Parts: sequence; structure tokens; C-alpha cells
Amino acid sequence: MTAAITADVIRKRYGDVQAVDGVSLTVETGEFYGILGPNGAGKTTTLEILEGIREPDEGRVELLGMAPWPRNTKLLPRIGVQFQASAFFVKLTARETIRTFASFYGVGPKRADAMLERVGLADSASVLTDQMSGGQAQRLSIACALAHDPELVFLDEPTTGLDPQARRNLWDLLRDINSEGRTVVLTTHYLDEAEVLCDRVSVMDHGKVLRTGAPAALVREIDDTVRVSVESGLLTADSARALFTAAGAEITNLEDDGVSLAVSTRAPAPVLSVLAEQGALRGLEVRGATLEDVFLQLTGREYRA
Ligand SMILES: Nc1ncnc2c1ncn2[C@@H]1O[C@H](COP(=O)(O)OP(=O)(O)OP(=O)(O)O)[C@@H](O)[C@H]1O
Repeated sequence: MTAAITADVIRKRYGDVQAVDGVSLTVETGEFYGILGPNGAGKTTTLEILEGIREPDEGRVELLGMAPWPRNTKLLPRIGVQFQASAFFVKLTARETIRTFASFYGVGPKRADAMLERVGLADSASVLTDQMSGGQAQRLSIACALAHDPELVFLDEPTTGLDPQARRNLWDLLRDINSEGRTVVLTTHYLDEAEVLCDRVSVMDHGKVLRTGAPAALVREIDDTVRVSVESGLLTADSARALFTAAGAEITNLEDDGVSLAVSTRAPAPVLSVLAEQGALRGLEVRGATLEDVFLQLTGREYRA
């Protein structure tokens, strides 16, 4: 595979904030690549530098074999950048909006209308953009990014603010866009989204990439931590910890949020035995490690989107 994007130790500072602090990554052609991290991690700034719309203070980027900065107009027909829905022109319908965007690239109305259909908006073509639901607006902004049939698409938190059903519908669309052969780079603060969609993810925090890999591989790397949870109120956190330790179970995390008492451990058998002996199995759930546990292990703190 050839690299669609390489970034080599890029940095960007805003005043006192080191937003991007030495990020290096490689996106392969055809890959679905995720940049994952909590708010303020530096995802958007990194994405904008990769796109060539922001200048890095240091470091080097190659996008489709070219330097994206200073602004490289040769790249524009080859990449699609999803802009935020708030940037739509007011008083235009969905159809007028996509036709306008398509015309910037010399793309005619026929293909623009076909893109509306492609993202499931054919029936909403006459709706004014300011009257669209969040999911419709996101679909329209993705359609606009795809109107000129780019080979590489950048999406910045495309499902933020959507309800679960609208998110899942959008996931299907994003998978289709990628399976047609396009490289997709997306930022997200949703761990489940990265896990479900991405071939590989870079986990970011405080401007740095902490780890890069396939979600399943990252999860495997952190050993086989299992998370066991039961209803809150059956055992206090302190007594649970003492009982688990006495039973020989090493606990990597234990917390009670008032709804569930949750324990992360590599030794689920003694934990389950203790819970059974204490009659504390109500609401029992057992699950393997997720990207949330990867983040916890990398940073020592819970993931807060
Ligand atoms: N134009 C700017 N001027 C000053 N500070 C900025 C600017 N853009 C971002 N920052 C700061 O840089 C840091 C990284 O921001 P960035 O938007 O890249 O992170 P993010 O991971 O995309 O966060 P979010 O998920 O909230 O969008 C944050 O502390 C943010 O407040």
C-alpha cells in the first residue's frame, strides 16, 4: 500500500496552549483512519494541518504525495473536506446548497442531485438548510464534501450531537464511502465510533499521539482486562476492594458512580466468586476490554468525551 498522508513530528501552539505536540502518523491509501481523543486533545488542529488549511509551526506533511501547505490548489479536486453544518448559506434548500458547492468544482447539477440521493436526502431536497435536523445537516455536509468525487475525505466529528439512530445511519454511509475505495480520515471523541468504523486509530491526548493501531490490536495489547459491574448499593466500594484483594484478584480499577459498581481486573473468576458469595450479582454485566480501557491505561484517567 502507498501512503495517502504522512505527518512527521508536527507541532502547533496557540499562545500558551501547545495544541499539537509532535504528532507523526501515516494514513495508507484506502484506509479508514480515526483520530480519537477527548475534547481539546488537538484532533481538529491536527486534521486542519493534514488538510493544508492550517500551517504547522514545525514538522512536515505530505498529502497524496504533495505538500498541502502553502495552500496547494492541485490537491483541492482530490480531497473532500466536510465543513461544519453551521457554514451553510442561509435561505438555500438542500438541493441549492449541494449544487452551489458542486459548481465550485465544475461539477454539474446532475451529479450534485445524485449525491443528495446517495446520502439519503432526495426526499428533503426542497428543505431549507436551517430547517434540517442535525442528522440531515451532517449528511448534506458530507454530500457537499463528496460532490467532486474526491479520493480522500476528511471528516471532523461528523456524528457529534446526533441521536443514536442517526449516528448508526451515518456510520453505514461512512462505511460505504470507504468501501468504494476512498481514504477516509475522521476525528471523533466517541470510542465506540472509532472501534466500529476505523481500520486504525491514533489515540490522542494533550496534543500527542499516545498509541496507533487497529482498535482490536490496541485492546489486545492491554492484556485481557475484564470489566465486571453490578448494581450500585449491594457492596460499598471499600468493602468490595478489600474482599476482592483478599480473594487474590488484582484490581486495575474500581469505581461506583451511584448506578453501577464496576471493577476492571485480569482475574474475573475470584471477583465473580466474591460477588456470588456476597449475594451481590444483581445487574451483573461482564465485558472484555474496550478502547476506554486502553485510554485509561495510557493516561491513568477515565475517558471523558
Ligand atoms: N484558534 C485557536 N486559538 C487558540 N486556541 C485554540 C485554537 N484552536 C484550538 N485551540 C486550543 O487548542 C487545543 C486543541 O484544540 P483542538 O480543537 O485541536 O482539539 P480537539 O481535540 O479537536 O477538541 P474538540 O473535540 O473540543 O474539538 C485546545 O486547548 C483548544 O482550546
